[in-house]
Amino acid sequence: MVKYKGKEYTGYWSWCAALNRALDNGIKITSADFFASVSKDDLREILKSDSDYDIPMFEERWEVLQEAGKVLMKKYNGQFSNVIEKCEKSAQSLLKLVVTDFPSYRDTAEYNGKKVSFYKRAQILIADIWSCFEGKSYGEFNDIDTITMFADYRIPQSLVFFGAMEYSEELMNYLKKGTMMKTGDRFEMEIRGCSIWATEMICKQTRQMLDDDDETKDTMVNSILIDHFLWDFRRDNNDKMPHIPFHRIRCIYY
Ligand SMILES: Nc1nc2c(c(CN[C@H]3C=C[C@H](O)[C@@H]3O)cn2[C@@H]2O[C@H](COP(=O)(O)O)[C@@H](O)[C@H]2O)c(=O)[nH]1
Repeated sequence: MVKYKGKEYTGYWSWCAALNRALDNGIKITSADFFASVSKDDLREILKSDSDYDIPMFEERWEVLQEAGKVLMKKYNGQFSNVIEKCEKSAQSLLKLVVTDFPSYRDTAEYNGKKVSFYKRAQILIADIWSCFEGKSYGEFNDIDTITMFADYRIPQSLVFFGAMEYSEELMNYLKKGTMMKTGDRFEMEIRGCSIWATEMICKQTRQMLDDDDETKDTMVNSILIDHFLWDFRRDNNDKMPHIPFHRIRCIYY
């Protein structure tokens, strides 16, 4: 938990609050030349929690932040905008470039002998650029609808809540035990893969419903918008989902 400007933040929002707190204090946390060589002690101070519970996976965060900073300094003159510009408004090119140049984004595992890539962080990165720039300037991509939902442990809860996805009895019992999973575990990959497919089907159905009505046919919908809705819904309605467990995992890919 992080307190910032009189408010308390948890989960993802505590990360944002810590970064805003650092920027307010004149720390260049968003500049590659700073985070390429930030010391562990400085980063620990920047991400300091205001509760008894420290940020999980601190060492790994420090490593991937430094790694990203070093790549930006070496190949992109320290500016992520140069990575975006190189992709000429193609979300798919940006996705490929990010996973090629920044190793911590290579969210890949093997399922039944086949390589499967989810690229959650790379896809949410592109989606956030698109959303923050409202599809303009750096946020303009000709193929933004090819980005799939960001497969992590929160959206599946919403998908199960709405009945778009159902867990088998075996999986439900496993999740209820709260067992810690590892990257590439069969259940983890199945939940992530089915979440992508369920969201694609919701998107298709929503598109159809919007198209059927003259008043809504020009409304935009894609998997990013559906993901955002489901993620916000889960945060706002957590108290309605105690019966829906989520898969527990600690990894750098979410
Ligand atoms: N699938 C998906 N996962 C998302 C987001 C967001 C927030 N994004 C939006 C918010 C405003 C802007 O519109 C951003 O786009 C965070 N996360 C993930 O959740 C995890 C933390 O969870 P908890 O501990 O419960 O807060 C962590 O892995 C984090 O990466 C999303 O939208 N979709």
